[in-house]
Amino acid sequence: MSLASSSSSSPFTSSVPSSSSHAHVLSAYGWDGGWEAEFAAYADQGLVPGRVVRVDRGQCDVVTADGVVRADTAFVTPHDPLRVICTGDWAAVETVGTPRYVRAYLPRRTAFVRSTSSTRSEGQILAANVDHAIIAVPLAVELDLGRIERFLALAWESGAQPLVVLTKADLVPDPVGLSYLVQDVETAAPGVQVLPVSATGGEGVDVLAAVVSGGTSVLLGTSGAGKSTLANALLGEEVMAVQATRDVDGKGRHTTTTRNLLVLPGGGVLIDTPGLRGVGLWDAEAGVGQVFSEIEALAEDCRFHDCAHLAEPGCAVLAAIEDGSLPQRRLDSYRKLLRENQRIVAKTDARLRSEILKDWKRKSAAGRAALEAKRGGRNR
Ligand SMILES: Nc1nc2c(ncn2[C@@H]2O[C@H](COP(=O)(O)OP(=O)(O)OP(=O)(O)O)[C@@H](O)[C@H]2O)c(=O)[nH]1
Ligand SMILES: [Zn+2]
Repeated sequence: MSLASSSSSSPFTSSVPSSSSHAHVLSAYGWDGGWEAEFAAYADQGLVPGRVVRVDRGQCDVVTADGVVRADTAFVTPHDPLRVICTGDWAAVETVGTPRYVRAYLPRRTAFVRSTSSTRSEGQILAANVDHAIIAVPLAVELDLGRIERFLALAWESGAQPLVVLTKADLVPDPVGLSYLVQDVETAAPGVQVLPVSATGGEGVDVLAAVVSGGTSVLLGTSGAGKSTLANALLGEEVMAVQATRDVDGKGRHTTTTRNLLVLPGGGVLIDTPGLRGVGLWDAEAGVGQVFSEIEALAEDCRFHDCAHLAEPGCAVLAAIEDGSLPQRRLDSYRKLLRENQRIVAKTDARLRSEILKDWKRKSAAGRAALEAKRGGRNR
């Protein structure tokens, strides 16, 4: 693997003002001119920038130019779970105090959100500022295109660029057979690179390392898809192995020194937080639309604006199925994911409705009290 990390030794580094030393140290973590500009107001307040590498129990670890700082998250833990600080955020941290506080974090470029449970729908923020969502799909078992489409919807919804990695490619030694598998996945993933990789044989790992070197990545995929093995291949060491000792009673997790955000030797950052790997859909209608972009493009040509592509005359989607250019499976999968998403949104709305109702009851109770006070005043 060729390393690109020596590129920072420019002849200008010695003459730059000291404030830019932050940029120099933090660039490995993804700090760039855009973040620097957004941070200016916080710098004026004497705060320093840092990237959040993990969050737990009211505190977080933040990598700053001076190393990892343990900081209190009280100011960045609002009631809205989507606005709670998370791994990958760029934080504005105090330079003094015990504890030191994170005062704010920069607006997120992208965000991974999942639903917390099947019965009560509430978004939970999992990772911020992710550029590449690597979806690991094992070639050891039969391809499940519907599952790939679901991961893709989630990835698109986050704002990150998805990439499908077909893992364990060494298990498909026949190149023709492999190319058919790649083609199958490509039909389910318009606009997405599909890359066969073998962590054991090394094929494709260089290409993957080059892709992820330009930003922050996450690994998604079902259990056993080969994510840890892939992460190790990218890291070039057994960093993830410590996480293999699973914590059954929930007590041992914090004894490991594993961080959730790691700088890759070939450039780029890998975020690997518990819970992120096999996430479920959460209000990802736009993401679903992107996964099925060819269907949405066809629908533009349907005679009726609100065509449901069931039996309407002049339906361009049904015509494409008829002439074989659109697989029926794609349309079925599109419908299934839209339905699933609508159920989740409906549950969220129910929660919002009950919140609104509570608020309204409180207000009307206050209104009644005010009214009664007035009446009382008049009667007196
Ligand atoms: N033949 C082959 N086997 C692989 C490859 N990559 C991973 N495996 C095997 O696949 C199994 C699962 O790999 P892991 O990396 O643990 O999968 P994971 O996605 O991290 O699984 P979880 O931690 O449960 O989410 C292991 O037995 C690996 O040895 C590969 O490139 N080729
Ligand atoms: Zn139609």
